[in-house]
Amino acid sequence: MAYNILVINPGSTSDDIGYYRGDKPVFEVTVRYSLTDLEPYEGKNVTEQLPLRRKLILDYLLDHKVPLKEIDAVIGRGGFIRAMEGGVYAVNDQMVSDLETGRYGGIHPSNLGGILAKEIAQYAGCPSFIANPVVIDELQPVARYSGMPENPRISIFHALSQKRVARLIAEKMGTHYEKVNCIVCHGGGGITVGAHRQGKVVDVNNGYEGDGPMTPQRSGGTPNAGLVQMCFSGKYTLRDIRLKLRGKGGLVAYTGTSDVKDLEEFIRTGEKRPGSLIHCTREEAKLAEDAMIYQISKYIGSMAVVLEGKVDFIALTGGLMHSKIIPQEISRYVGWIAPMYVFPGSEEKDALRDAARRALDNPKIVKQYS
Ligand SMILES: Nc1ncnc2c1ncn2[C@@H]1O[C@H](COP(=O)(O)OP(=O)(O)O)[C@@H](O)[C@H]1O
Ligand SMILES: CCCC(=O)OP(=O)(O)O
Repeated sequence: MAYNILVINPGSTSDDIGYYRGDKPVFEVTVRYSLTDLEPYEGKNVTEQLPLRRKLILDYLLDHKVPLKEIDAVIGRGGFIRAMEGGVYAVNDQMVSDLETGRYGGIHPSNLGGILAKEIAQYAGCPSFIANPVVIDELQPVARYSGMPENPRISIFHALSQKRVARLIAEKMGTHYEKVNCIVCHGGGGITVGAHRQGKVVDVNNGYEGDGPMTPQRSGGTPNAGLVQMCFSGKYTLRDIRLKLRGKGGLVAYTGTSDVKDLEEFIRTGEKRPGSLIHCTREEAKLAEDAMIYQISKYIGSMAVVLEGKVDFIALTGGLMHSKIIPQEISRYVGWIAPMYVFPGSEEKDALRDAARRALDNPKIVKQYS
């Protein structure tokens, strides 16, 4: 059956939204937010951003003359809720409360996906869902060890994107996601690299405030001793340190910007566009980007070890893979491990739309959150 489905995918630096009548997209947009747009929300609960992100969606629906009452389902990207297995979940009050309070350790914009889906579905009088939220946990036992029992490694990653892309490639290869071993890197505001063994993500970095490569706006893993010293130096508040981990760490700390397109234009031409936030030289900008690529590649290499060298393919996805430099350079480092496929941007909207269709077709697959 042809359903009318609204898809809401909030990211740390963008909102991806789409409305579909059957297979036909009525609109599909990615709205990017600059550092300046998001500055007023720094260090605050992500729910402060609800009015900004809600207005964007309602304006698009209005501009495209979509009557709310025709919507059959609203589906959002799921954020920080209790760690769970993959699948489609109905958004209920318990989930909204967990997303709003960040009780499960995170106040990432993806939390807004479920909250906005429920709100808009209530106006429309239809069901709301989330699918494959960032907290899916399929880590193998050895991957949980950090060396500090009180501080285990945990699974927080671009589950929806990584699984979608891996599934698409496996199908193109004439096989199934559940039958392949692969490494998937999603590069956006956060960067995660997962080892997928026959349909399970058995190891992955925690791309929120955990470990892994530095990103356009996150530090990734840092040297322990230096970080502990900074924390107890009296120079920084808890908020300052958290902002260094997420929001103001990584490329933006070295160069002044997390806009990699802008940064690459500067590296290429030596010219800063009017209003650019870049505060470094061209050489420093290039070295910082090279370092991020080097760290991503090292992480991909380590996941090949997790899979004991049995890697059917490597996949790169996310906004960063639009770059003319990043996928090419990663391929230079790790292309020898396995064939590499690049899916620039996000497959997440399609993944969400298809999940909502499956849920409407077969309500039995919809899981209940508690
Ligand atoms: N054409 C491009 N070239 C290089 N980097 C790009 C390009 N387009 C987007 N990016 C970068 O991708 C990152 C955002 O990726 P995205 O997946 O949209 O992030 P998120 O979903 O985390 O908000 C930003 O650093 C942005 O500058
Ligand atoms: C790793 C959690 C999800 C995440 O970081 O998403 P963004 O890259 O969109 O911030």
